[in-house]
Amino acid sequence: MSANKVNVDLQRERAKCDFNTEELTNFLDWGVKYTEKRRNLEQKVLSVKGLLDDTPEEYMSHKEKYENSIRKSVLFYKTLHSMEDENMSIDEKTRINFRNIVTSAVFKDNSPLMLHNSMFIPTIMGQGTDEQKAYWMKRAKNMEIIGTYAQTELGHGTFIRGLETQATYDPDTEELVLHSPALSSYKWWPGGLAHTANYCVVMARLYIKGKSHGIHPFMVQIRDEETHMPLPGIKLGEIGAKLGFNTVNNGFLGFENHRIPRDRMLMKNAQVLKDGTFVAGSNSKLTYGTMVFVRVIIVNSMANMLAKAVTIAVRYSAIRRQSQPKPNEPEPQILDYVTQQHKLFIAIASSHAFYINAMWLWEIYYSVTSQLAGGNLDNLPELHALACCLKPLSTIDATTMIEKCRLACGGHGYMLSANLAQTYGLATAAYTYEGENTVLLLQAARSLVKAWGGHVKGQPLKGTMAYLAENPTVKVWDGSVDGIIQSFKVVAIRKLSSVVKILKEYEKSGLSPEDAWNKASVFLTAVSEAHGRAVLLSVYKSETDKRAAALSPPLRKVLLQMVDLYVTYWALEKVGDMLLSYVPVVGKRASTVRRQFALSWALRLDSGHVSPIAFMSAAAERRQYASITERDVEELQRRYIELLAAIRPNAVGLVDAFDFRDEILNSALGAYDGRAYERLMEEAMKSPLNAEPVNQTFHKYLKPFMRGKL
Ligand SMILES: CCCCCCCCCCCCCCCCCCCCCC(=O)SCCNC(=O)CCNC(=O)[C@H](O)C(C)(C)COP(=O)(O)OP(=O)(O)OC[C@H]1O[C@@H](n2cnc3c(N)ncnc32)[C@H](O)[C@@H]1OP(=O)(O)O
Ligand SMILES: Cc1cc2nc3c(=O)[nH]c(=O)nc-3n(C[C@H](O)[C@H](O)[C@H](O)COP(=O)(O)OP(=O)(O)OC[C@H]3O[C@@H](n4cnc5c(N)ncnc54)[C@H](O)[C@@H]3O)c2cc1C
Repeated sequence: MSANKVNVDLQRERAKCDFNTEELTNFLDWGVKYTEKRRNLEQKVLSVKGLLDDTPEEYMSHKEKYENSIRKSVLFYKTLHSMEDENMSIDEKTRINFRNIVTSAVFKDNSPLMLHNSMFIPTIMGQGTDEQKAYWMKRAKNMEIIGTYAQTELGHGTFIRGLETQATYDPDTEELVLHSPALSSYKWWPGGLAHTANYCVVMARLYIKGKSHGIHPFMVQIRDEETHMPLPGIKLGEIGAKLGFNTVNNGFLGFENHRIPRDRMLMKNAQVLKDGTFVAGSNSKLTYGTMVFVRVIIVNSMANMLAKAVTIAVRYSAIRRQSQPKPNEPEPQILDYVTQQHKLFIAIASSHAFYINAMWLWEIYYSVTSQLAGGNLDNLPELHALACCLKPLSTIDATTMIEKCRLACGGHGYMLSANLAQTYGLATAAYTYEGENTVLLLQAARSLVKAWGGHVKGQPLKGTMAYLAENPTVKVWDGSVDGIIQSFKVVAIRKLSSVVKILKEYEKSGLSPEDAWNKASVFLTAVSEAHGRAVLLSVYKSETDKRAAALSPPLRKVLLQMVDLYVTYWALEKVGDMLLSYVPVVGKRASTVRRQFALSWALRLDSGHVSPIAFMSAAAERRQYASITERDVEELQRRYIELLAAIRPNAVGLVDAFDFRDEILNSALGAYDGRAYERLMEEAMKSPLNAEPVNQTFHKYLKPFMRGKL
């Protein structure tokens, strides 16, 4: 893009950015090498002819959209396969994949093959025996077969143990008979199931000799490999139009006594022997492994979606001018309104927080799955609990903030050509899929309550739950970043101990444990949220500190400002909770601590971090209580506003550093050149209604109606 074609406001913004955006891109990509690899991949994919739509998808019919997305999927995956490097380690693959969203340039509403890669292949890997893996992986990776993950049914999504699809073992023929006993047992939702996949992993209840042995995965062929017709005993179809995911070809599936060979049960964890003997796995929850994997990668996916939305909204806010607060002066860029900065800068910080947490969580996932391979299940509960906190929090925050980005673009944000509505549609789907958020928070609460019970009995708490054993009664509010993170931990401890007390009270009053749990469930989800927030905040801070040491001082400063903004924002959002985190500390001690902190803040502020004004007042204070006060809140508010001001000159640089090509942003408002009005008009002209000056309905309906002849 030649500089003279770039909107002048954006040029100015880029000129005043005081850090090296390329260095930040490398930081987000986890190294220069990965930036290069990602860009090469994008370049290769995006130069394939026919991958990008000439006609916007929204003007196509439902059927055309599907057919177009299949056409593109074939081109897309062919290109990706041609680039695959078998020698690459999983670590390298992850780092590239975590920031590779070239898919979204090609599929605005996702691909019908997405489940093949994100769940079908991972399930074969995680649930198949070595022999099964050798056979099925080869076919799946070469795309000789296309698969999906069929778990959810019309009647049950959340409650996996309630799934009704039956897989009954017939020892005479050594076959499994798949059957859907009721409409509610029809599989409903799996991506690509309707017309795309010819195989799928079906999660079904295993029966042997009339006895149920729980839910297990079965590899089932659903369509003929030649004709693609559904096989006998299989009913297939599409579930219809949705808020988003309209090119994913989500389907339904019913079985009428459909037979498959015994070895189609994926038997890494549990087995059915030829004679019908059932061999249970070491932990029935290992069957849920693919879901844990996807919950982990969703955190990263939310970072990408949010980064995309905020890139669009910040660039647009830099070129959009509106209102005239000062007479005789030009209308300001809307990015100069502090309310606008409040809407947007937290989204930048949250993307950073999610990228960093996602990579951290992935490393835990990877280490736990390696332990599982060696038969060590010790850390599985903690991984499950973490995924059950971070998947919901990242999807809740991303969804809320993407919608804020849309609103921050005013009327134009409502246009599909802005690509904010579709991004919201994709993000909000993740609120529900892979475990509905409330349900997952309650799962995490179950682990937290259990851990607390163990702690009370003197058992040590491990890993990310270790802090729960800390004694919260000695903390003093100091307003520092570390202090606030500590407060979030204390809040989690307080909420957890309180809910355990409440549960006991409910049970004492005669409620069953289940009813007590339900009655306390609003507080239980709050406990998980508090724990999840403590994890998000502390991992973001500690990992940034760790990695920032190797960065240039200007970038380090910016990254720490973002951490500071994130922590301050959440302290203010949760200011009521902050009251929970501190206990009275009388007299001298409280004020001495305060003074020390005020001094350290003043020193820090001298380096230009934030305005010193906010903290000097604290030094002079004499108070009897160390709990957060009105004054502390005012200080936080001032600091927050100072941070917005400090970040403002770098705002465009910060979003440029996400390094999304225009094809990936796919937005009239967010393109690099900032020519939003020209692009809005170009997009408007693509409306089929603009192809003719007068639409036939004028003569057919309007005119007779207006002349009173209808
Ligand atoms: C090279 C690598 C590169 C990688 C990088 C690649 C990057 C690429 C990036 C690309 C971006 C793409 C983004 C993704 C797109 C994906 C699209 C997906 C589309 C959507 C697909 C779907 O949507 S697919 C269906 C998902 N459907 C659910 O998600 C059901 C939720 N429902 C449950 O999950 C269970 O129903 C629920 C509630 C737990 C209760 O299960 P339940 O009733 O059986 O169990 P209970 O509650 O009784 O709990 C009994 C005990 O089990 C423990 N436990 C429970 N679960 C456990 C577990 N998983 N692990 C361990 N332990 C577990 C628990 O902690 C208890 O432990 P304890 O007894 O000690 O307390
Ligand atoms: C876009 C999209 C793609 C999907 N793709 C797939 C796929 O490829 N394969 C597949 O198998 N599935 C897929 N699903 C299904 C998805 O996994 C389920 O919809 C999800 O797990 C939620 O289950 P549910 O629909 O049964 O919700 P429900 O459990 O019925 O939730 C309804 C409400 O009840 C509440 N609730 C339910 N149980 C409890 C409880 N125990 N305690 C408190 N509250 C409760 C929930 O919080 C929610 O508010 C997809 C879904 C979507 C939206």
